[in-house]
Amino acid sequence: MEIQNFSYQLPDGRQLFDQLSVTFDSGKINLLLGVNGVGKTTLLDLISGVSEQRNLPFVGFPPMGRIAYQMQGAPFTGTATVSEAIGMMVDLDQPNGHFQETQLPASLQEIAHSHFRDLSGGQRRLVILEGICRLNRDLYLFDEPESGLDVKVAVSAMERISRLTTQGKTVIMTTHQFHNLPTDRVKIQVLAKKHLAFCGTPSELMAETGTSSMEAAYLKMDA
Ligand SMILES: Nc1ncnc2c1ncn2[C@@H]1O[C@H](COP(=O)(O)OP(=O)(O)OP(=O)(O)O)[C@@H](O)[C@H]1O
Repeated sequence: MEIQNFSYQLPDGRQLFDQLSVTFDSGKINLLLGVNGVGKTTLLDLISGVSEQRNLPFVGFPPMGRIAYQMQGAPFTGTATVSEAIGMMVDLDQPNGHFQETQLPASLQEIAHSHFRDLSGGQRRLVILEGICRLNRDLYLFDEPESGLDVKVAVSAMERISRLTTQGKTVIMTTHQFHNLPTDRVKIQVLAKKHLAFCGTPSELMAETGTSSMEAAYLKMDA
């Protein structure tokens, strides 16, 4: 999946991307990194089709119906229970499917009958993440999926996302957190100043910057 020489202006006329080229690897977690406002969410919106644009130089992406997108925030009706919310999402792929709450991870089984409105922000995100991962799609987009999750839950969220790639699925994900990354399954894309500033594995990023951690490498990028 490739974006080729893509230039993009915001509605107010500011240029966000200038001849940007990015290649996403199949079966990997493709991490989109960059400072606030560099355009990560905008890129996910464009890839997902949420932003309706025509004639984009995007090559090899699956059609909209084969993409699952976890946007920032966790929109869902407050009166649905956790079990109903995930069941509804599963129904998108398999109407009247066979979702059973006993299939949920223990952390969600405990709150399966809680109403969405009564959940914490982090719990809501975890429920949506579980529902998204249960959709059978080719490409999964996650916008800061670990945001607001406690350390333990963030670990299981990352494991859940990583499991998609072991099933041969492709993930594109933005994040500002570098813990818990399954580094052997990750490809990094750093956006900076309207361009791609780096593309490679975590170890290549650390080697290029002469550092021994992702945080230090990222800071050295001056992205
Ligand atoms: N509809 C819009 N109209 C005008 N400007 C917009 C619109 N949507 C986004 N922007 C601007 O586009 C820029 C990129 O925003 P975007 O949300 O893609 O950044 P980001 O890299 O995801 O940031 P963050 O890390 O803070 O989530 C920002 O300057 C933002 O203000």
